[in-house]
Amino acid sequence: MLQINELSYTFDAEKPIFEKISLDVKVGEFVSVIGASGSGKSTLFKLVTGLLEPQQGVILINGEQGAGKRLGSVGYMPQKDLLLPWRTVLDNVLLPLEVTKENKKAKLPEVREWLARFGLADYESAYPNELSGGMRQRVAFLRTLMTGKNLLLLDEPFGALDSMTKRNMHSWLLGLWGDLQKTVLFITHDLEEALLLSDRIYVLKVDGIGEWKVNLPRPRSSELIYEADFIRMRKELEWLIQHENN
Ligand SMILES: Nc1ncnc2c1ncn2[C@@H]1O[C@H](COP(=O)(O)OP(=O)(O)OP(=O)(O)O)[C@@H](O)[C@H]1O
Repeated sequence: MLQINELSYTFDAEKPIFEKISLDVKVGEFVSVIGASGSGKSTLFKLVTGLLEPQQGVILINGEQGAGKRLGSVGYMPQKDLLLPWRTVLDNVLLPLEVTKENKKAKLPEVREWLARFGLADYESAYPNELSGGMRQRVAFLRTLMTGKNLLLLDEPFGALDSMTKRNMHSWLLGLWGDLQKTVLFITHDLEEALLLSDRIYVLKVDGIGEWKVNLPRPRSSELIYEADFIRMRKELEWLIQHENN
């Protein structure tokens, strides 16, 4: 679904952000990108979404190239939920349908079904300032889903949540994952989160990109983090990142 070949980008000729990196995301995969602060994760997302053009290399989404094509091909969710405070939960979720001038009324039953599955059925008339952090992120996620795009780019969506809420969000997302039928590229600093949620992890480094396969069967439970295999994988990944960054 997403293929990046030998992509290079620099803001400053002396210090390239990345040089000739390649990665791919297959239909239905959950793939994470982790890397130190400043390693270029957000720049990579801007390139994939079409906000920036590659200086070298190719980005293909469903085999198509070109920033215009990419802009319309992905659903993007930033770390900050960016909910519109003057709109109710329902009206925030319906926003993508308004932008594309779809028939909102016809979609309402489906949207309400999703609201229920996101634990938001009783909150459709609430305003964002009446919601907890976890609920706000679920609304923002649902809004991203309502773009109807099959490829979702999630930029540290749980990064601002406290650890308990974050854990609840992991359980919730793992429970939902099989039914979503989406493809996800996910940015995170959190190794545990990347291992728990992903099929594969890419590690962005100064001199390139490394790939890590997460051999954990699905469906997964958030309790996996206490298992010996998981702890061992986490240690290995941590070592890899620290070693590569030195
Ligand atoms: N518009 C810009 N002009 C010049 N330099 C930029 C610009 N945007 C980002 N950079 C630089 O490019 C590098 C990569 O930035 P980027 O935001 O992609 O990293 P990141 O991995 O997402 O970091 P973080 O995890 O802290 O958000 C940084 O050194 C940053 O200062």
